Amino acid sequence: MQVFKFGGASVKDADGVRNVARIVEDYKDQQLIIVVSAMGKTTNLLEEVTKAYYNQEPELYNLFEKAKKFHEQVLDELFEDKQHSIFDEVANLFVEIDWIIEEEPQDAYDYLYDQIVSIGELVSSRIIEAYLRKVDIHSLWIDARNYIHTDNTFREGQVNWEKTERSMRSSIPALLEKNILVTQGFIGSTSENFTTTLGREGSDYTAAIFAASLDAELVTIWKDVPGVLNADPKWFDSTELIPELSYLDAIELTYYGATVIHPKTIKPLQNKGIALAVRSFVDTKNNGTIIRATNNTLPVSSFIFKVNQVLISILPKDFSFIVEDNFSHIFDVFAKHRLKINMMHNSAVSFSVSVDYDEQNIVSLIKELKKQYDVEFTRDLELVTIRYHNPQTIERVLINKEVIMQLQDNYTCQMLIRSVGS
Ligand SMILES: Nc1ncnc2c1ncn2[C@@H]1O[C@H](COP(=O)(O)OP(=O)(O)O)[C@@H](O)[C@H]1O
Ligand SMILES: N[C@@H](CC(=O)OP(=O)(O)O)C(=O)O
Repeated sequence: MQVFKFGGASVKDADGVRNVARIVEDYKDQQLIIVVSAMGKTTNLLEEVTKAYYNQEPELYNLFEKAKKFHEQVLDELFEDKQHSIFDEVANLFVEIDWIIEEEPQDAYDYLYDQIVSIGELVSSRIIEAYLRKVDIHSLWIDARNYIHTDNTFREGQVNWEKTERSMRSSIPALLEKNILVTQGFIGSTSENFTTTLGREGSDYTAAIFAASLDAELVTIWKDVPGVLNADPKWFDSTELIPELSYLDAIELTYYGATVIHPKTIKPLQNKGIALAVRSFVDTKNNGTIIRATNNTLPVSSFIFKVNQVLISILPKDFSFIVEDNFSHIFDVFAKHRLKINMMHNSAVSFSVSVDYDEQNIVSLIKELKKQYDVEFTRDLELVTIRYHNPQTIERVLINKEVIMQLQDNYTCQMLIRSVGS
């Protein structure tokens, strides 16, 4: 059995859905689970809908209309028969948002977020499955929420692996005998059947959960890039494809922020010895990258850039040393404000971290920290991580930049930098 994952970029419009069907056509007689994300930028749009609803902003209805129109247009292009049941199925899913937004918000933001944003994956999976059936591929839509069981941490559901594996193993193998299964990435449900999401970009992780629970032979993530490259082509001109990658290097690259794969994806696959292929949905003849158990190290230095970084320096008010008690308190405060630390460094009298800029969370974090510490912060920084660095690669990223903070071991060099003169 294999698992395919198609992300938002691969199904950003009707042509994307047709392309998915073309790819799947070659595998239609095999056992296959297809995990899909919301189409294009739908998740961002539904996030805006949630915010507008929560803050009772007037744009709410325009934003929601935009999401519906986008999907209606895709449906129109894909299905000539306007009586096809998919039109009603999609409309009914959006009605679930209607029901939420017709009342004033009473529930917590994170809970509402999951109930609204998850509709993106529910809609896309319905459309894709219906289209596969239309082109004579035996497929069946399944609801990932019946299989992926999480705790009640809305927006970052923690998977109950035992329960999830039990649910999947009890019914999915029989379904796979006759059909290709299409399901949603990114979503799960609590023991009370409330929808949760697994964290942004979590559909890769969903693919790994299905694969690990069902002992798949291979997971393939179909992307708009030829595979894993030694840098994000959005930031780097001359990138190189990495044909083979060890689980460890893949974990390290994604941990430091290589957004090509969600960081939680690799470990469950490594535990079961399942290989992960990253391939282009455009150039389907090429093998892309294969991530598996190998002793080979990365053939080239790899670069990971994170822009919009904020350096937060925390100093005890009495200039005493930062001790373990302070650390546990500081980490708790970061976790509470949902800020993930990208880099950290401590000295005798201060503790400094770099986090992604998120105005709302940072303001509330600093307010809380200031009760106990002096806090300084600097914005507009970039974080660059080089895996398998050497003096030339470090020099290359430092052109017109100055280093604010640097950490280095034999394999990895992390530098928080800013443009000279800024
Ligand atoms: N090392 C890397 N190799 C390849 N792509 C990368 C790398 N780091 C970041 N990316 C980015 O990941 C993008 C693909 O991931 P993503 O946009 O999340 O796709 P999807 O939403 O379809 O899953 C690429 O377009 C590329 O800009
Ligand atoms: N749609 C969700 C989940 C996801 O993984 O999407 P993508 O595969 O397009 O990165 C998100 O955008 O966060």
